[in-house]
Amino acid sequence: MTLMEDAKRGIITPAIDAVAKAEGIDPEIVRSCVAKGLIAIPINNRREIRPVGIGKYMSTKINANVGTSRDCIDIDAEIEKAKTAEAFGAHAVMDLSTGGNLDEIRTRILKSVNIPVGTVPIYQAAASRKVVVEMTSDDMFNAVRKHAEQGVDFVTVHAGVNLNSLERLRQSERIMNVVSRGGSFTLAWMLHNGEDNPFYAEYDYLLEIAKEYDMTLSLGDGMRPGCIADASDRPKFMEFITLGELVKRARAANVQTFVEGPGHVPLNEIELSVRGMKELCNDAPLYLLGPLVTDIAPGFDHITGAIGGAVAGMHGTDFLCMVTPSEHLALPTLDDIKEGLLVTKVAAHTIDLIKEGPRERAWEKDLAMAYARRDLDWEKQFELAIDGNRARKIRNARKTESDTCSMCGDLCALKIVKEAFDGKKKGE
Ligand SMILES: C[C@H]1O[C@@H](n2cnc3c(N)ncnc32)[C@H](O)[C@@H]1O
Ligand SMILES: Cc1ncc(COP(=O)(O)O)c(N)n1
Ligand code: MET
Ligand code: SF4
Ligand SMILES: [Zn+2]
Repeated sequence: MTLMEDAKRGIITPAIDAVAKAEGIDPEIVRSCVAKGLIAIPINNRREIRPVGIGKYMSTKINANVGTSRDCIDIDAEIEKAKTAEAFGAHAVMDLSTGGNLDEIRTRILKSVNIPVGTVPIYQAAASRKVVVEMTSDDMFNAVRKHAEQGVDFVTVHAGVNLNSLERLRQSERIMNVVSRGGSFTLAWMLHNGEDNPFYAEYDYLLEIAKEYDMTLSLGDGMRPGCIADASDRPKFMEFITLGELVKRARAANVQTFVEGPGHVPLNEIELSVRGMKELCNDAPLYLLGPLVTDIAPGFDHITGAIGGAVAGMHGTDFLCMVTPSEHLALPTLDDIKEGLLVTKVAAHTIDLIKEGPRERAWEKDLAMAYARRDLDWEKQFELAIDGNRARKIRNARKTESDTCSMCGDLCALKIVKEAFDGKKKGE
């Protein structure tokens, strides 16, 4: 029996209960949202981890991507990244490895963290042949099954990259065409073999495997726009339409899903993207990479992604895939992962301040910081800060004699006004 099946039957499972406790909300609400597919709790039935709720009323979650590439194969380093990501507050880790012994890396990552682990099985299917287009449909499904057997909690499947979206892509004037790695494998395979994407054509089979292991499907955004000029076009919306249909079929089969979203999108088109996706995908939880709001800031794409993520949050984002400063440039280092994660945490918190569910708890944190700042209570400020160590280091880098900070010294506005009121102000 899958978690969704239990939820539909009215059962509050231990995972549902744990999520409700962690979020501070009524387990019955979580149960009902899981039953409708509005909240996903990705846990493979072979794995014991801390359950994480993604979706309606849930605090905004963050995923950290790790893994080798063909150019950089250092398994220990990737394990270290996964562990550090968890320690720094990631709620999920994706192993996106494409180089070295993929089974070994995956097994070790699954053992190293106590949070959901996601993978992209088509990366392994493609690696099993000399050229990508030579992989067979069996290779693809076998990879999914193997990952499921190993305990992977959620898999990205680019099932919306089908003949329909391919046709829209052909007719479009896209500059970057397909920038999704899994999407590109699928597209090349379809063109070479003259057939539809097996994950789309045999989606029911995919659902069977997912159901057996209670593995969540992350419906991949293979047609995501790779540059600002390509945002909001037909290939993208065609994919959303398909993904919405696939969400419905997964729900009917009691398989949990969430939907991945784009990509590179200018600020004023983010609302259209997010609302469109939520509408077309029946309010499935939304998992966003960025969106990155400009193309010209390599080195700062953790920031372009955080800006886009925050704006997307105003319209309903549930799960942020962190972007690192090395996006578009290189495989991230451990430091890149830390930096990307912290910046993504900032974006997630700005969303929580306005999201129904986590709002009250998020406000408590900001209120506490406001009081600590007013009272010039530096230790408290460091304690409340997203990265207290960084805050302390910056304060201490400039010498200050007083209890203020070196920005204004004695001319501290807070201090001057406090003394002017002489304790006779409401709220103190
Ligand atoms: C889809 C996103 O996944 C990230 N990505 C892809 N492969 C890896 C990897 N091995 N390690 C970390 N991040 C990766 C990139 O940031 C890309 O934009
Ligand atoms: C949020 C997110 N994370 C990972 C992937 C997989 O990457 P790709 O689509 O490039 O294979 C994705 N599509 N979206
Ligand atoms: C597959 S790596 C390239 C990803 C690209 N930066 C994007 O925006 O989606
Ligand atoms: S440019 Fe770099 S990040 Fe982008 S798809 Fe190619 S290898 Fe991947
Ligand atoms: Zn990009």
